[in-house]
Amino acid sequence: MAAETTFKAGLEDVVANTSEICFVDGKEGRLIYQGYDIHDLVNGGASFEEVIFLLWHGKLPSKSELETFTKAIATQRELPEAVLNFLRSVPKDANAMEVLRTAVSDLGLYDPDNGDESLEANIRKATRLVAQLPTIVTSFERIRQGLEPIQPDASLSSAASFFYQLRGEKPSEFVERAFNIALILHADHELNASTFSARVTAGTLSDMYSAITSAVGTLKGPLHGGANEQVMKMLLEIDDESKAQQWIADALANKRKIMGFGHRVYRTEDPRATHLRKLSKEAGELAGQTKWFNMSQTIEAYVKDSKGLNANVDFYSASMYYAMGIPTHLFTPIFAISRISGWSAHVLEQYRNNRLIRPRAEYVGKVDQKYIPVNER
Ligand SMILES: CC(=O)SCCNC(=O)CCNC(=O)[C@H](O)C(C)(C)COP(=O)(O)OP(=O)(O)OC[C@H]1O[C@@H](n2cnc3c(N)ncnc32)[C@H](O)[C@@H]1OP(=O)(O)O
Ligand SMILES: O=C([O-])CC(=O)C(=O)O
Repeated sequence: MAAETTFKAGLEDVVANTSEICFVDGKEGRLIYQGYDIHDLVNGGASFEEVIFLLWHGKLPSKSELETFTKAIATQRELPEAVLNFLRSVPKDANAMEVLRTAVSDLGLYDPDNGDESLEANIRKATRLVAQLPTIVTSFERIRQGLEPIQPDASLSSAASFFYQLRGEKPSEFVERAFNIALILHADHELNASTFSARVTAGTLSDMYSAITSAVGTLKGPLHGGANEQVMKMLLEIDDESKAQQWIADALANKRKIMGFGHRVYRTEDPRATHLRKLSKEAGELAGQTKWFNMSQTIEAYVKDSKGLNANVDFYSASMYYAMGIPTHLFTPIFAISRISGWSAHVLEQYRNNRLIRPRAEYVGKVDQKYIPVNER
């Protein structure tokens, strides 16, 4: 059938909506949240909470606005008992992203604002999601290890709270600072696949929890957020820096993709990788475990040289999280506990300026088939 518009595989470079939230400059390698360069946010010492406020409201919070917002997150981390019971009922070897996806959906059933679609109610829902996603991830991790979930401590930042809820101990100053930066760097990225998925769901005027459930399912895939876990699996499989180059050469010869490299939009260095490379090195040195960073550098140089591909956000986050002692299967859920900020910003924007998202497919199937009743076939 004649196409009415031009088909672009994977919607490459197709502009699907306007947005004020985030600008990805693929040519120059810049990432801007609401007009602020991520380098300035990171180097200026912004908190993750401050960046969430910025993404949602389009302006930096005043001191008192930030205090109120940080408190709203910190005091709402506890999960409803029913959701904790759900986590206790899940198979212990379940995939952590599948558990997160199902638990987010479950959580929506208990939200006190369920059914209220006002802007204020949706901001309250988004605040609870930001507060409670880390509790889902850390509680399930403890439950699967036969441990009890930890009561959240409202005096802790989002970055510190993640480690406290996971291990019952506050992280070092370095780990809190580096993790806060990682949360900022992963917060938003324009119309990436999971955010698009959230916007498609919100575009039908479905609710916030449905949109976020769609997004979590989309983030899980190894071509998107799931790549950070695959990077670590690759490093562990190679295990020896002296074997890294040959391993990558063989993988490329077999037409395999090297996880943590390449990007749909960036044609130069992913600006997030610039920070994560540095933090991975520091985290490795502090943990007395420089092997994974060194191996990552060898791989990066070889992939750049042989394929011209740059490391993306998922490459150095893997060795950084590993050096912080975080289990590999939590890397993608950690991506989600940051990206919930961007997903919800986009859902709010979609509601503000909604039109159903419904593209076309170019029909390439059969035509003019003649129906023959079943008894005559
Ligand atoms: C948070 C994020 O989502 S960041 C991305 C995380 N994903 C990954 O790291 C997975 C590995 N990377 C990839 O699969 C891709 O680069 C993607 C999915 C990120 C982008 O994909 P696309 O824009 O569709 O590019 P596509 O897959 O068509 O690649 C274009 C060419 O580069 C090659 N290429 C792209 N990425 C890689 C890679 N990581 N390793 C090897 N070759 C690659 C492809 O094989 C293809 O080569 P060809 O033209 O000779 O067939
Ligand atoms: O923008 C993309 O396609 C993927 C990405 O880097 C992200 O979601 O952070």
